[in-house]
Amino acid sequence: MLTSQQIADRVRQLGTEITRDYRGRDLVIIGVLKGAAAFTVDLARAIDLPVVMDWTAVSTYGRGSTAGTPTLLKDIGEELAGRDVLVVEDILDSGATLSWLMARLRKQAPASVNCCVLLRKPHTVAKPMEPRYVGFDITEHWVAGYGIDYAERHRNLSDIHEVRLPSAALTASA
Ligand SMILES: O=P(O)(O)OC[C@H]1O[C@H](OP(=O)(O)OP(=O)(O)O)[C@H](O)[C@@H]1O
Ligand code: HPA
Repeated sequence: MLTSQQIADRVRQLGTEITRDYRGRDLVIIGVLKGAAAFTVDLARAIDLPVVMDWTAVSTYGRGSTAGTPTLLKDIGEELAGRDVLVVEDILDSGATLSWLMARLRKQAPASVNCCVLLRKPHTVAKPMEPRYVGFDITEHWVAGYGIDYAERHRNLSDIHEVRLPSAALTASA
């Protein structure tokens, strides 16, 4: 669906935009594990600023393709009060994960909290979320690769692929 070259080109553009927007600010980038690991590292290298990187781990889908309640598996270590925070996510699907995480981070009173998502499914977003940066808008189909999984597999693929879900899983995620 998206080749590694297309992804790399878009990541470079996003890095240039973020560099321009955050010059002179105290930027903390928070990558959301596991799905955003590859994207966060590539994006950070495309940003020409002395950023601080931190990580959180949140699980909403477990091993399947049906959303549950977001669960915090690993918290950040940085203090965010008064700083500019950019959450980096692989995919915005229902919006459950990002809306939950952003609300949690805002409690630390950062100067600003924005997010950068590589993929957005505009037709499935249930929570009103306006990411400041979006790599690609895609259809509602399940995707995997470039850090993104199907049942914990395929994160190591360089390209992003559409996954044909078994019909039971399709029904469950519809
Ligand atoms: O917009 P939503 O419907 O909340 O879906 C997006 C979230 O789902 C996936 O995470 P998952 O829970 O599968 O954990 P993972 O990052 O470890 O794969 C993905 O990485 C996002 O964090
Ligand atoms: O399409 C997807 N692929 C992998 N993980 C996901 N989490 C929400 N949507 C997706």
